[in-house]
Amino acid sequence: MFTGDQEFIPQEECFQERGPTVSFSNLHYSIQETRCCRNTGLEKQILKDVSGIMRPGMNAIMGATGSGKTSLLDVLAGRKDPAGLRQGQVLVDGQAVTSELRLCSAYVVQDDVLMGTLSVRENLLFSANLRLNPKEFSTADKHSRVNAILQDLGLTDCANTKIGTAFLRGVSGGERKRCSIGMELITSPSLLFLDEPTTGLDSNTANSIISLLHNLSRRGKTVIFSIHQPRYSIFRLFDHLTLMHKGEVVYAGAADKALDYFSQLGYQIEPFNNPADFFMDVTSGAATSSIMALASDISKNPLATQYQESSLCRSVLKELVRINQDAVDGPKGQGQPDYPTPFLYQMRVVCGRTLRNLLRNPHTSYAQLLITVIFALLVGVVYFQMPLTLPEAIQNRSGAFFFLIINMVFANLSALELFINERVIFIHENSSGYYRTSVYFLSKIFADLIPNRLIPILVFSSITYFMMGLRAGAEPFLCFVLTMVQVSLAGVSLAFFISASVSTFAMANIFMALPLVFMMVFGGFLVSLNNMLSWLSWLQWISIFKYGLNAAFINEMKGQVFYSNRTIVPGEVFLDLQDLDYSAWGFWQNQLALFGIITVCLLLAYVQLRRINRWK
Ligand SMILES: Nc1ncnc2c1ncn2[C@@H]1O[C@H](COP(=O)(O)OP(=O)(O)OP(=O)(O)O)[C@@H](O)[C@H]1O
Repeated sequence: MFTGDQEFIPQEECFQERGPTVSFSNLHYSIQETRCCRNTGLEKQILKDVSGIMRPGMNAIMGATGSGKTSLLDVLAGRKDPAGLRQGQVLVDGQAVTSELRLCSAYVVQDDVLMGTLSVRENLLFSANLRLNPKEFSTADKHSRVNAILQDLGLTDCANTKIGTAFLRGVSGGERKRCSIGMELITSPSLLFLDEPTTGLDSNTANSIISLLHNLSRRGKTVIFSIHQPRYSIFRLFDHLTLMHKGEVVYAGAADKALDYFSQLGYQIEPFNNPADFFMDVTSGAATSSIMALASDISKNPLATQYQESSLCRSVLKELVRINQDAVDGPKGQGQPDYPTPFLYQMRVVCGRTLRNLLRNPHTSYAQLLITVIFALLVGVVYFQMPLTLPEAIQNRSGAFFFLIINMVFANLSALELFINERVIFIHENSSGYYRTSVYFLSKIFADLIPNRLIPILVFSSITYFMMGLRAGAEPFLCFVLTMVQVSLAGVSLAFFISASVSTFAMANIFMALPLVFMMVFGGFLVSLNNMLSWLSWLQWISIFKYGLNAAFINEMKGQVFYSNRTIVPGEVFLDLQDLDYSAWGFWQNQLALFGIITVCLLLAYVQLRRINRWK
């Protein structure tokens, strides 16, 4: 059997400063199984009685796919939903940590979460601006820290190259990954978590990433990462190895002693085989032991049982008892993170990035404006200088307004992508303490509303109003513009609400189409609201179309005169026929209702953004 103290002992002399020691004992983590979006009531255990100690240095978590590497990393980093933690605790330097650990450690996620339209330097500066306290770090300090990180990560040559998007070729995969790591190194964290930092990279790039982490660990940082099949040159840089199999630990100790441990269990590595591949063979059953019997009870994991009975495990547990006895409660957070930067400062930085992103990716804005102009000209030509003679005067105006209102609402479907496109980035940045949810929400709203919504509506209203020959005068024109703006904003805010509530564009389309169809049907144009089924009549009160049409009609008909065989017919006659209140309040109550819809939808969008599940 494996004997002796093979635990990894860090070489203190090569560390400049000591990172924290992460200890975890008896972790049991379960998730509720769901079927067809319903909780089945059954639980799936994904971590079973996992214990260990990770000290400053390179701490690798290895295992086959689905063995629980990422889950363990996430539990240690405080990123996994605490509701699933059935038992056990995680201590950092002997202090019980809450989810606040998320803010004082760094976590590099597997998928890069960088703004593709910004350069490497701009992304790093964004992180520096939001995560370094402006009272302690001047702008020059932040720039010099970014320069130092660019230098350290070997990113100087591509510092001004854009990260890249689906339409824009940017930096290479390795440079992206290094930039992701750099985003987290800005705060000089002493504890760094990385989820599979080498996945998707070629072996040389993977090597350079791990060498970089190794250098950081030699400067005193505690680096904890999950990794798949590392090559030997990578494996030999590990100080501590935790090998997982089906949610259990089958080895935790010094990486260079793992081979001895398994050889004492009767597993022999073939000459020239990579130890990391050999460990995978051992856990998967591809390698057989000459002395270990097959488990008679298949529910038992013989390797995990062996490990639990080993002196290695016993010494870890003994030390954990000592650490847990001295454990003290860590600082309790208020639930909300303490941001290093104030609200207005965050607004400035986040709005700046959103605006820059918009300017460098202007396709949506150009397309929106172009389509608006084409559509306005089309409507203007179709309803060019509408006559005042009856009956075509009323017929044309009814058709034109219906057409305009529908266009105002449906032309804004592009707003659906607002919170979907950057959902992953937002979750990562917000849960890492970059900025408040409200800052992100307001910056996105302003950056979308002004260039993509307000400017096109003003252009659209000006073209159509004068081409169609609607009621002359500054006041009716301004009221018409206001109506179009409010109708459009009501449609946009509904789209924002849906965009903040779902994670895919397809779902967003479905959820958007349904209320719009109902609102249109009950808008008063397609079905006479008086004859409607009474139990559905309440729908008219939330119809953007109804309020928009009413306001547009009142604005045009009130004070207008029509001609029928030399008879003068005032526009108010038609408003009376439709039972529309054309007093000043009658007009403004429609505007108020539209404003109410906008406010409620925006509030709901904000609430939904706050409710997005940040746990992994
Ligand atoms: N939130 C979750 N919901 C459902 N299942 C989950 C969740 N988190 C983890 N699991 C399950 O737990 C098991 C372990 O997952 P985990 O991602 O930790 O494995 P892994 O070793 O990191 O795998 P991989 O290398 O493929 O990423 C898997 O079977 C996974 O499906």
